Amino acid sequence: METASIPQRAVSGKIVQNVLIAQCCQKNRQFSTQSKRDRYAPTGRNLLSSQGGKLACSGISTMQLRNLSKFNRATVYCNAAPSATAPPSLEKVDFIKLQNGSDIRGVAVSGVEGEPVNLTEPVTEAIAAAFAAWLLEKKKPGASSRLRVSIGHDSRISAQKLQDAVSRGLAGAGLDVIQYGLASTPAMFNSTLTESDEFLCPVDGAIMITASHLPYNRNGLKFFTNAGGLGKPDIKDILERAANIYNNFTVEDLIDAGKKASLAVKRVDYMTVYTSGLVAAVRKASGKIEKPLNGFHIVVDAGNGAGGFFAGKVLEPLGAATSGSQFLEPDGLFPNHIPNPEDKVAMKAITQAVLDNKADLGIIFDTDVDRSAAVDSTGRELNRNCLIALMSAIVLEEHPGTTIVTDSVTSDGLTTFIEKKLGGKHHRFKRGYKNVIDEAIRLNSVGEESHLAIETSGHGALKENHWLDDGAYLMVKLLNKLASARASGAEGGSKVLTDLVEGLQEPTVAVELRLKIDQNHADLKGGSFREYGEAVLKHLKNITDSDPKLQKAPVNYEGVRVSGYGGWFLLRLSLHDPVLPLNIEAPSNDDAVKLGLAVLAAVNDFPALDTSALDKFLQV
Ligand SMILES: O=P(O)(O)OC[C@H]1O[C@H](O)[C@H](O)[C@@H](O)[C@@H]1O
Repeated sequence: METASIPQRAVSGKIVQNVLIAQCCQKNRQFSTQSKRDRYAPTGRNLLSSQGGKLACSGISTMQLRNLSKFNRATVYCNAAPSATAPPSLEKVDFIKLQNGSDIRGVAVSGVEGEPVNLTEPVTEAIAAAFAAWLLEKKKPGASSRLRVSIGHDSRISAQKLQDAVSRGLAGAGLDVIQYGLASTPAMFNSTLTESDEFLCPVDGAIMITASHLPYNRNGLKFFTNAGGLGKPDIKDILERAANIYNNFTVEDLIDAGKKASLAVKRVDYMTVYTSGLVAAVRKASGKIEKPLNGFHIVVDAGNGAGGFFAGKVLEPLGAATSGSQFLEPDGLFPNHIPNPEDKVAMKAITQAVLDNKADLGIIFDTDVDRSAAVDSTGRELNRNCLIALMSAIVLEEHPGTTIVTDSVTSDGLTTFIEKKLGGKHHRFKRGYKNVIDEAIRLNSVGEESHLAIETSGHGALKENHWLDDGAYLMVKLLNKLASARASGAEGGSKVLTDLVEGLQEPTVAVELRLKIDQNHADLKGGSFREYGEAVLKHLKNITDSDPKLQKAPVNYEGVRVSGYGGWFLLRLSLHDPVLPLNIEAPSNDDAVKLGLAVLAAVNDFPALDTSALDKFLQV
């Protein structure tokens, strides 16, 4: 296949450079079989073209990484390129195991005991090549045109080497590659929709390299086209193709891909386009005021993920003061807290920042900015059910009566709030942001109007924003409220937001306990953990059906959801893990314990289920 540079359309200074991509083969490769050795053997010399003084991290211990991080964080983040020393394993790889719902996730950095690297550079390159093949089939470009794909990444230390591998996989398949560098997941989807020759948009496909809030040694891939994020069947298809490609890699292919990548890759500062869209949205909502957030003090906590841009590129141009914002600088070792708005430590950190700085509002993102939460000026956390209530209030003002689609672990109090106070309809569906978004799209297609799909995890998507799952856009909707309140002369910091959730009943006790299924236990009798989990749920259903103190939820889409003792519980199968997550909400600890005991009575009959988390909860 011919190598070609980027098509000759209007190309401006926004394209940073033609990036020299590291070629993929390297010496010291490990060969598992003679035939593999034959295919790869000629790589006696190091074919890696360097990206200039990179720091090789792979193979060094966690402790060393920590120390490096302490003394030279920026260097570790910016330059970490384990590819220079890591011998990528060409052992047999179970590609299907890399599927995590509609994402791909794996271990990309060595050093954690019991977690061998399975998202190596060759594996990643094969996956990117498989995505290219999938995309070529979908888009069927004419003979004279080439597809182009954008690549972004979060702050993980393996980002650079995986970006290089993805670039080679795409370029080797004859696609044009546009690297955005540090980016957010929603920005990547957005790049499939943006119309701009200057920024080489729209792209035909986009890839985000991220493992969301998972530990530093993990990484993963998310894929988008202008139709949205790829779903589970597409990911399975891509992984099957990737396994094939990987098994047939030849050294010539790899060298060729490296050469093509050095010609077919451009860099573009796309985050500027994306953030200016967010800024424009707030200005529009305020009635075209240039700095509608003048006088507001808003602190951001990016948890050292990719969301630091929100302070300098969104809030400040809108006039807000952002002093006291924290952990804005990317650091893939996440030394301060897990970037996750569901995490208690993370929420405590942003709450403290709001209080210490006497700020009007706090905003927190997960690593790749598809999830978010806020904190009001009194330190009240606007996350989980409360964030859904707030977003529902905003959306229902704009679209009275609309249906709000949420995940399954939302509270009964939220239903009452949406339906009785706001006059909307609460459609409590399944866990999983893609499930929730797809359900809202489906409802609209069958004539039921829905404008918001949102999870307690902080994932949320609006119809007005192309059902793009975007934590930053959720926060923009809150900023719109502040800006328009200010424009109409209202004072009072974030009170306009807090007032919107007045009347939401929040439980005194809310816990999530994760009960693990031991997949090697004899009680599984050779069956899968899913089958075992289903059996547990069936048994629980039978027991609760015959308990007069418990009432089955009238509408429920997953697991067993039951009300009783003034509260409720839901036991369901995890989307991805051999785990049965148990959510309990109740007005008191005693009531929560009664609900927990009802579950324990049923699950005790299943020895492969580790109930220690529940036992512990019941003892306190
Ligand atoms: O089913 P669980 O193990 O609780 O995981 C559920 C979560 O999985 C992933 O992280 C998805 O991105 C989330 O949308 C979902 O809520």
